[in-house]
Amino acid sequence: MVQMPIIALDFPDRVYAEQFLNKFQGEQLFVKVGMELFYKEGASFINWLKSQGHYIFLDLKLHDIPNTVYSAMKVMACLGVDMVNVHAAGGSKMMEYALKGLEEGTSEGVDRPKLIAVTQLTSTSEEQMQSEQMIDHPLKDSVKHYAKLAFEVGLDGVVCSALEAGEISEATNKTFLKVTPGIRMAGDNSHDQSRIVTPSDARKLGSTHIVVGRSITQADNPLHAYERVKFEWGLK
Ligand SMILES: O=C(O)c1cc(=O)[nH]c(=O)n1[C@@H]1O[C@H](COP(=O)(O)O)[C@@H](O)[C@H]1O
Repeated sequence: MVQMPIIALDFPDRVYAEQFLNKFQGEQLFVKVGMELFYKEGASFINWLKSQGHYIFLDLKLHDIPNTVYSAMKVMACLGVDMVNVHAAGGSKMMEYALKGLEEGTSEGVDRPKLIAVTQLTSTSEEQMQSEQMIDHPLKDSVKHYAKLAFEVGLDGVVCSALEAGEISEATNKTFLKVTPGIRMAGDNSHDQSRIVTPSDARKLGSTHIVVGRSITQADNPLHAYERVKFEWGLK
């Protein structure tokens, strides 16, 4: 799986998204399409991104009963994206069904999209998790627990903060994907994120992929910001 930074295309519609992508002069990117853009533009935008040669993480964070997630994943597999996700809090049976749906929906000869599970959102702090989710453990333990569940079910990896990547590697293995949002350059605004890490620290801590949104999409010069993130992440 390519290791370029994943750019979160958090835009209201394809006009904004295409204006943004035009700044990259045809460079092949790894982009993330989330709920906002997908609910607005649907599969046709995914097809267009594919026709432009971009790698795609379709971030819809499924979380429902196992059968519903199974059926949704079967349909999502037809989109031919590279990565999709669920919430680990849906449970191991839901994750198992998600994987089954994805496998059954993927055409022969085509690579199945990677399936990863969100552990604890990077916007969640330990205090919030303990008081609101009533989890009486350190946040790291909750993240590690969800990662182990996802690993045992056969998922390809998790979404977590880079702060937890090392412990997840120890509890699973090095190739298990640690896709880490909450990435900020030193001194940048953290916005609604709680567990933030710089691109270079994410590399040192063991992230396999970083997800970067506003630090690039809202920069005065997005191309320059992307180059800086890539450089810090260790890619030219
Ligand atoms: O699944 C995700 O992509 C995700 C999980 C998570 O725990 N935290 C998180 O921020 N994200 C996504 O990653 C992106 C981060 O955006 P920025 O905070 O602008 O860099 C957003 O599109 C979020 O939806």
